Amino acid sequence: MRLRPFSLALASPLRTAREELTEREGFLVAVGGPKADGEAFGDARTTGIGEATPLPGWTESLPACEAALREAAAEPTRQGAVLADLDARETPAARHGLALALDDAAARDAGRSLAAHLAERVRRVDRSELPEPAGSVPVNATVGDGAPESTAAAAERAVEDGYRCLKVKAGARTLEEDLDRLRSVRQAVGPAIALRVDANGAWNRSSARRALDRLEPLDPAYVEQPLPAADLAGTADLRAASDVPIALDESLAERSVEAVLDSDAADVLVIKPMALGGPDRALDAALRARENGVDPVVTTTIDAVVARTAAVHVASAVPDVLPCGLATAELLSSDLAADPCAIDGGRIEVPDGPGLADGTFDGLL
Ligand SMILES: O=C(O)CCC(=O)c1ccccc1C(=O)O
Ligand SMILES: [Mg+2]
Repeated sequence: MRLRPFSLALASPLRTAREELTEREGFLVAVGGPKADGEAFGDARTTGIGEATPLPGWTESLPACEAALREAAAEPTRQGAVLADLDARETPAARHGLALALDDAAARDAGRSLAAHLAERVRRVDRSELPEPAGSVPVNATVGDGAPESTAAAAERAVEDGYRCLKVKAGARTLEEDLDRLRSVRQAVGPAIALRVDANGAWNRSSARRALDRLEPLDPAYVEQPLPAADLAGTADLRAASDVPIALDESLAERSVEAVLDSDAADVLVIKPMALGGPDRALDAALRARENGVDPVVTTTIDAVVARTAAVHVASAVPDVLPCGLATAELLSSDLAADPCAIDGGRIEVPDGPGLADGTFDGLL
């Protein structure tokens, strides 16, 4: 197993109610196959590439991720056993990095795409009904916080580019200001475009109630994380009191998938493979949500190309998935490699070669 640290700047800061995201740092992970000097770097026959890009609030810190990966890398072989030692709740990004590398290698070994490999494992273990992965997945455009004019302009550009679903950040301003922004967006794009609003946990029980009442005339497809991550009871009450659908995101980093589903607080679960500890765990969570009548939406954590491509594979394995938050490549100012997933007409293409993208990332480390 080998590691390569990386750091990528965002093209422009992504402002949310929580923070201003300006750069993404993480590690590429390689397992198996021959190194340049001929020595094997793991026990897999085929090379596999993964990525661990932590984001505090959803995952462990960068130092905690690095420590977990370096400990795993100190064991030269038997990476499957090492994977079991990486705790998906303590160090989800580190586990994501190694789990993805191992599944990329296994999928390439079997001559099928990562999506087909993940789906096949689900079928084998417990769900025989899962159909073949889709060849493309609908996506939403991600629009950060900004003034009403710039928010509406970004929304309009996205619609011109073919997006039919927009996700707009809110909660960083007063409710009146956010309503101004979102009204401008609705007016700019018309009634046929799905509009999601992500508050990133900014409101409290009474301000969230007011926000949902005032947002309802703008016909939002859902409001994401209206209340702090741990307040599942408050969110369940809010959901019962409003016709606006509710999505939960940060709550899944704070509580288990079962606890969130049991709380009846969500119409939609936002499935971030990096936060859930790997593509395998993300697909499992998405299918469990579906079984419970909750719609999964798969998104990145603004990752580099390797993890982003993995999230596209996960989404494609979810039958008839809603638009997903996977169109985040353009938020980065540069990337580690060319993007294998073209976006056209509001859909992202799923690479159909073996593994993640037929070995196109092998040269990266
Ligand atoms: O869902 C999307 O459109 C993209 C992903 C996204 O918004 C996001 C990216 C990084 C960190 C947090 C979030 C979020 O959904 O809150
Ligand atoms: Mg969110």
